[in-house]
Amino acid sequence: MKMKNNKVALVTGAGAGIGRAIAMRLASDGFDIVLNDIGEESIKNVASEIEELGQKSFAIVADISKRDQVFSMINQTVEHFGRLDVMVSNAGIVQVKPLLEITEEDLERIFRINVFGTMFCMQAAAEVMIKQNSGKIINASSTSGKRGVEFLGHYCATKFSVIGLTQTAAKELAPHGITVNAYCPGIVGTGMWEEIDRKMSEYMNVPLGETLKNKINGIPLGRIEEPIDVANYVSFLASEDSNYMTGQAVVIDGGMVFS
Ligand SMILES: NC(=O)C1=CN([C@@H]2O[C@H](COP(=O)(O)OP(=O)(O)OC[C@H]3O[C@@H](n4cnc5c(N)ncnc54)[C@H](O)[C@@H]3O)[C@@H](O)[C@H]2O)C=CC1
Ligand SMILES: CC(=O)C(C)=O
Repeated sequence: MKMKNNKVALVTGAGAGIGRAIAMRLASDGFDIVLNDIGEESIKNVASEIEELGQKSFAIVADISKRDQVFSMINQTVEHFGRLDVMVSNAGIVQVKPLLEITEEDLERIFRINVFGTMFCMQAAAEVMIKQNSGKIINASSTSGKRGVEFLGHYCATKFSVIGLTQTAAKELAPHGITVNAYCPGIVGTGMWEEIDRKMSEYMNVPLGETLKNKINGIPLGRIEEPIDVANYVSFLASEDSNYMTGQAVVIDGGMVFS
């Protein structure tokens, strides 16, 4: 039976895909949930589902690439719930492009969201958690943060960066009772992979679905990763069972990448 734990978790990019699954899983674990995304409708829907589970929810539209919006989001969270125990910096974007075609604007856009956004979320959450002398920060990296992937050069660079930020924050924030870890999914069946498959089919001149099918064929556990596979691991990171773990970036990918 689910037990309320009187703790509050904030999940960015919670309107779809992995973020939605994390929000639902943490609600099942007894957390009250702050849902963030750039569009209102998606997080309102997830908020209703969370209320059906008997947990409180609070939806905040904010663009994580904007520092002032992130700090305002954290202030609103503390005003609403009085605390912040778990910060899941999940929101991110991908772009498929060969290295030689990546423009300055492409680099700026992807780094603004995936790296600057993660940094702002960590900074704003840490300010609150330092006052509480406790907290858990959980960042989205990827198997693309562990090794390079063709046509995903700038995306990979952002996900390597997230691991660097995670390790540094783990060391700086440990004296304040705050742990900082990352999760590294593989090939997850979300809108992000629909986009990758579509773009790869254009660049490689292969039928739609072919890239994804080939990737799935290479997964030792023999199936695509579901958002809940990631959420189950984030549930552990958000729980007291992970209290002695910090600075880690663990791969959950069905056995493709060992690190
Ligand atoms: N799908 C996959 O195979 C993998 C995904 N990841 C990472 O997991 C995270 C979630 O990925 P998915 O759920 O697959 O993506 P998705 O594209 O399905 O969902 C991402 C969500 O983030 C939101 N978002 C985008 N930009 C935002 C911004 N500036 N501010 C706030 N919200 C924003 C979107 O509106 C969307 O609801 C990302 O960081 C991604 O890089 C990592 C490894 C594999
Ligand atoms: C989307 C992603 O993180 C990949 C392809 O590794």
